[in-house]
Amino acid sequence: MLDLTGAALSPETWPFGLEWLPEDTCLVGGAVRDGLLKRQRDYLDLDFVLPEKAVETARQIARFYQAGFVVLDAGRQIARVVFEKATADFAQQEGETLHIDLKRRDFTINAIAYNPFTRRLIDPLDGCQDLQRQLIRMVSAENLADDPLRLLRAYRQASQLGFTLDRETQETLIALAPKLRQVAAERVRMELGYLLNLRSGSEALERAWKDGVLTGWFPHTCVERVKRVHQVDEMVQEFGDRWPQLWEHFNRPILASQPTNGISLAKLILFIAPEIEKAEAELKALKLSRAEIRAAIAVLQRLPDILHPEQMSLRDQYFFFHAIRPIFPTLMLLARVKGVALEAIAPLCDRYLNPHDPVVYPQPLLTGNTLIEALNLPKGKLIGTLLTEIQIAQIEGKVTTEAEAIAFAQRWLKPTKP
Ligand SMILES: Nc1ccn([C@@H]2O[C@H](COP(=O)(O)OP(=O)(O)OP(=O)(O)O)[C@@H](O)[C@H]2O)c(=O)n1
Repeated sequence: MLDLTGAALSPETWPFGLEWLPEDTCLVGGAVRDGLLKRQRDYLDLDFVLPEKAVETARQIARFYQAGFVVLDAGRQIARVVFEKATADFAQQEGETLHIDLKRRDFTINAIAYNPFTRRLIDPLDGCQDLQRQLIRMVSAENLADDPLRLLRAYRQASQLGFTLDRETQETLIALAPKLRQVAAERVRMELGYLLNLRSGSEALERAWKDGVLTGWFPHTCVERVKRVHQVDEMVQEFGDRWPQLWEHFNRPILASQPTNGISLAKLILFIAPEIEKAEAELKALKLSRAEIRAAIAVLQRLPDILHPEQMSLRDQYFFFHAIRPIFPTLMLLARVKGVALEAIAPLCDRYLNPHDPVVYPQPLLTGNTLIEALNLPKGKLIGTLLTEIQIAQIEGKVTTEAEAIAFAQRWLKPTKP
């Protein structure tokens, strides 16, 4: 049974006092939905609808509580107040009444309002019933067509909440599918990012692709590749069971400040074209950061190397790790998805996880300057080549001290001397 005891529905948990809100202000959207479902969220995300003075109210609250303040949309009168542990958006009601506002939203479960003064729900679209039935039901086909990002939101919220798509809604999603291509790339990328990062998101991604919602953005993948997305999760589990330290590596962002991690990158690769040029164009169209595109392309380029790990010499492994260390977890996952045996990859994983492994984390025996001085060499590219050759000799156990390294360099240079 639904009740009003969820955290977001208790004004006592809000970061400001109720007296700041004009009467008739209502909480709406995800906070009401999650409050009714008693979903715990680390960060409170509150959306309020006000009949008037939305921006003014937000400004006053921000000033009093010394919180961050930004006008998100001056025309539609929407402002945001950012507290330490919560964000509150204040929006002018769309249309003459709250009912009209609610009827312009995406899904019935997101179209429930809560009046904190009367402590009552306003639910003209029977969202509570759908919450109980665990159904994602559209408010109307027109609303989905008005903002086609909602198509992708349907799959994401179904996956996040463990809900089912209502049949008529799914038919509408299929009918409107091509419209997702018209949505701004930044919005699609953000929503797609949620799905790629969600543990339960693989099934929804597969469903969305089969329903045609993602085909506009990823026209070159195929059903066989998309079907493998959920295998990535299985492989994460398999690797994690054997090497518990790998969990952290899989979940670590590929680049600081970017949400893409080893797992979501592996899933993304299964959606983009296998050909480098086409893949790059797709990722650019989605406006991924340059660093993310570089990482994805490096995975595509290096994947063939890892398909026969038993054929990699120490020298190959050195160059391999040198080039791909940050994307190694993704390559491992995709190698397994492509059928490479776990035992064949195991030696590479052991190396990767050993911080003292000389192949993955080489510790040079000497610097370029030492080499220049000892052998009286000119600065230039040759020094880099020599350092690499010394490094490989060290990995192969041929040199273990600085003196041996210098002697090795001397021998290496000899055949090239007249
Ligand atoms: N494209 C969108 C985005 C949002 N909304 C409405 O605005 C509310 C708040 O949006 P947002 O905070 O983006 O999403 P939530 O539903 O709150 O949930 P989540 O944080 O999981 O995205 C939604 O519940 C929904 O009523 C909508 O109708 N169409």
